[in-house]
Amino acid sequence: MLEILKKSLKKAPIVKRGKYPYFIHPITDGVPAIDPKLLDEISDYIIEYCDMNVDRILSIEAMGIPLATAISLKTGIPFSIVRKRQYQLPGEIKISQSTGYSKGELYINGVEKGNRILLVDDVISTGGTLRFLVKALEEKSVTISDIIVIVGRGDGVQQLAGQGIKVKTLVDINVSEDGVSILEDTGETN
Ligand SMILES: O=P(O)(O)OC[C@H]1O[C@H](OP(=O)(O)OP(=O)(O)O)[C@H](O)[C@@H]1O
Ligand SMILES: Nc1nc2[nH]cnc2c(=O)[nH]1
Repeated sequence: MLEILKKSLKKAPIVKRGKYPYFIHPITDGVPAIDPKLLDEISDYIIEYCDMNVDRILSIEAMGIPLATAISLKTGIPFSIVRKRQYQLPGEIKISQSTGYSKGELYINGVEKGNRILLVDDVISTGGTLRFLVKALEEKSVTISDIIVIVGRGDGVQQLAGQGIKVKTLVDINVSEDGVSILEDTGETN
């Protein structure tokens, strides 16, 4: 299961961003090209294993966009993107984003109080991005049916579980300067 994803992750090159070993993969970077068969495999899996009884798919710029697009096309469910750009629309929510290698702001638009959403992202590492996002959505009384992330690395999933936030991953990996290895059967949905 998820053989195209696992095979491609094992080939992912590593670059250093400061001290952080950063893997590069089509799903997390759009580099090299995204094979439609990979996107097909991933979106089929998500649709089968997640609660799709939702009003909206919500994902995060940039690399949540192809995932949300693929799921939306297969299900007919509309999607919104949490952007790195401010729009100053009424009700816009600003949150901080902090990853292992960057800091910035994210802006939530396009979800309403009482909406039921599926939250999708490409990778979780420290869990910082999802922690702030989930808190902001809960404060807005948005119901999250599932949080699904393609690749889990680091202890982000465990950190969030300790705070009562359940994140499902398709594949969990270990990243070192030498490359990516797959941690078999540790993903929440595996
Ligand atoms: O668990 P964390 O440590 O918070 O890291 C995860 C975040 O890192 C990536 O975002 P990035 O800002 O690199 O966005 P991109 O999609 O534009 O590459 C990814 O899309 C997650 O949102
Ligand atoms: N592509 C990519 N995105 C990330 N987001 C958090 N960590 C990583 C990483 O190692 N690679």
